[in-house]
Amino acid sequence: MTVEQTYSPGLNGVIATETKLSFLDTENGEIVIGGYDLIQLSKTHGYLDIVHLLLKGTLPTDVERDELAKKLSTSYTVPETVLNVLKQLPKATHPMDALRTGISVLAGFDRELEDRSEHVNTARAYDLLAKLPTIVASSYRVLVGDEVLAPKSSLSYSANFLYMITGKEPTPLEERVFDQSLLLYSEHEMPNSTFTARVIASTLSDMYGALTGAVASLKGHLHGGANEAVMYMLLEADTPEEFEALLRSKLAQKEKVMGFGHRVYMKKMDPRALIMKEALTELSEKAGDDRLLRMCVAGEQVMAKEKGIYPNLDYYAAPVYYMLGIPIGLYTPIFFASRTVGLSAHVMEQHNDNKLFRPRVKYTGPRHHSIS
Ligand SMILES: CC(=O)SCCNC(=O)CCNC(=O)[C@H](O)C(C)(C)COP(=O)(O)OP(=O)(O)OC[C@H]1O[C@@H](n2cnc3c(N)ncnc32)[C@H](O)[C@@H]1OP(=O)(O)O
Ligand SMILES: O=C([O-])CC(=O)C(=O)O
Repeated sequence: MTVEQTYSPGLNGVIATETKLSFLDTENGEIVIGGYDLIQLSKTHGYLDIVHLLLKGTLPTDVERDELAKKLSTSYTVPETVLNVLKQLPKATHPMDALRTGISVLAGFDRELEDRSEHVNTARAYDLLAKLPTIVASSYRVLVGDEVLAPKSSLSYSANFLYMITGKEPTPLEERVFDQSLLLYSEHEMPNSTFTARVIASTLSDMYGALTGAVASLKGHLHGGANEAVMYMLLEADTPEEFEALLRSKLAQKEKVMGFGHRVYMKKMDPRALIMKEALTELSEKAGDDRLLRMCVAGEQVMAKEKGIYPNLDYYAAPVYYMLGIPIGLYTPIFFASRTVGLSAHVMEQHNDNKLFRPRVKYTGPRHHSIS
């Protein structure tokens, strides 16, 4: 086969690697993670269970879950240098760029930086999982001039994450919904950011480098940045009717509507979006305010009718985060913090069985110019 015969724009449908971590089985509507369906797990298990599943290969026992929670909570605190560097950043810095910087700074504190063994990489992944929520919450607080809050190890992983962001200990419902969002964002086969991380890791570069590349990838609006874009779009309208009109005008101008469509699900609803829609319904009932929910449903109906395109996870995660009182600039950093487990697992898998990524091109430039 020639290089040209194998060309698929955007690598659409191309198998990039073998993995034991996850697979989107769109025919059967399953997101397979370590042999389980993520959607089923989202109804019975929590984020730390997925962390154990991805990094240890099994769902944890109660004892193992407690040990994991304890292990993470003892590493929440980040080196003072990280906070000092974040304080030097221009105030207009996007929290995703602050996060990228924070991860880079952490690399300098890793005394085993050149060690790619599974044992050291696993310990590194746990350390990153412990520290990223602190970097995400602190960077935002530093940028807007608020006091940085010390982590509370008495709270669960997710409750502490939310507390460090909002400054208020979450209710059981808020904690459960936030934890569920982290679980849904934790791992998703081979999106652009995971591919980016694996490409970087395939040069035998380290986990921090692979992750900072993945932050840049995830920031884009066609990928993780869509959750922030969805919220800004929702805030442009006040009623379902206004939101419907807004989406119709975007479609008329051939604009992409954020939070809709997906390379793999294509013309089907992302099953994770449904779980967040249910969470939004619960939060709306509790708050006695279903305006955002009604707007989202109206938007979903317009897009189905006009384009046959359905919501992805970002569409319903955005209003859920809004109702949890999370600043919009943190939606994508939170997505990244939860995806850290999936990304780390992919980096380890790449390091353990490596083949350098080096594709070819379909050349469309000039040839045979003569040098006079
Ligand atoms: C967690 C995540 O990262 S999920 C993805 C989050 N991203 C977004 O929500 C951004 C909005 N969505 C999109 O831009 C796209 O659906 C993507 C980037 C996610 C997938 O794109 P691709 O697989 O490359 O499909 P592509 O962009 O070519 O779209 C195919 C067709 O559907 C249309 N389409 C796809 N998504 C949308 C959308 N959100 N709004 C309007 N039309 C859309 C395209 O215009 C195109 O129509 P055409 O064939 O008539 O030209
Ligand atoms: O799979 C993708 O391309 C994007 C996505 O939904 C994710 O990363 O969660």
